[in-house]
Amino acid sequence: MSDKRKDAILITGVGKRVGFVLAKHFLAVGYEVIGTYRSDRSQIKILMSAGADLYQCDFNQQNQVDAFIQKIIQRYQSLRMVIHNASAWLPDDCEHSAVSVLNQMMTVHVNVPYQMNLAFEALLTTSSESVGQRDIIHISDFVATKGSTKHIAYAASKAAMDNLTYSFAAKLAPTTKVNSIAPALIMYNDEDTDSYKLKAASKSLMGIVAGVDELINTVNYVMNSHYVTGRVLHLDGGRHLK
Ligand SMILES: NC(=O)C1=CN([C@@H]2O[C@H](COP(=O)(O)OP(=O)(O)OC[C@H]3O[C@@H](n4cnc5c(N)ncnc54)[C@H](OP(=O)(O)O)[C@@H]3O)[C@@H](O)[C@H]2O)C=CC1
Ligand SMILES: Nc1nc2c(c(=O)[nH]1)N=C([C@H](O)[C@@H](O)CO)CN2
Repeated sequence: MSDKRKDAILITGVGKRVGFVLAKHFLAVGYEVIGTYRSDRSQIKILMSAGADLYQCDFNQQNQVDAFIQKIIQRYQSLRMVIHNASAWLPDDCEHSAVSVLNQMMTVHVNVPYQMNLAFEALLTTSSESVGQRDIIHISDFVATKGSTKHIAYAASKAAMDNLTYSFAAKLAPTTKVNSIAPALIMYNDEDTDSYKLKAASKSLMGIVAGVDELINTVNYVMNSHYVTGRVLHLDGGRHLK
């Protein structure tokens, strides 16, 4: 009898902010949670104490990605869902060279999700689950559809991430649904000034910051659907109409 664990939810980038809140939520409602993190911080200890199975993994280090994937395949018989949340919001004028910025953006938003989706296909489709009972969710971004003048590489990589949604939705149907959730503004950063916050919120028709609960509600909607797949679900407060 296999002693492998079953039906966990794998979330990447759980060390802070959205990923941390997502991991806490799914632990609180009773799921086993697997998480990746890059930097060690107090949130990691909080999640571990709550029972999360966490792995330190810098997606820019391929050997660490390879090791993580092998550990999950060895330890888990099946997965309920994979949420590709890990991300770096690098501006084009940061300290890195252009080639490094684009490589880092494509690595974290496309290369590693691609590798994980292929490697974990069997874990997502092991049992004879009925239609649509498994999910892959790519956390994308509104700017994937309109571009960005200051985060060109970031936006392009998120657009490529949405294309992963289309391909893997066709490849993994009907057991596994694959969707993107594309927010515009979920939560501010600590360094955001009041004027920035006002400007950012005013870019949408709703004029507010969405909050992580909006994203959790959308993840739950996708999990409960037997039919929605291959789609980008926009959480942008009507920004596309402003
Ligand atoms: N916040 C917002 O308003 C919006 C967010 N989004 C998307 O939502 C998701 C969550 O956003 P948010 O919580 O703000 O993101 P953050 O940038 O605050 O956190 C991203 C997480 O990903 C991890 N990460 C970054 N690079 C790597 C890497 N190379 N290897 C492994 N892990 C890495 C970070 O680790 P570390 O702790 O080491 O930094 C961090 O834990 C992201 O995909 C983001 O693009 C989209 C639109 C708006
Ligand atoms: N990985 C991240 N991606 C994004 C972040 C972030 O903090 N980390 N923040 C945003 C902004 O909220 C932007 O949507 C509005 O200014 C976008 N992506």
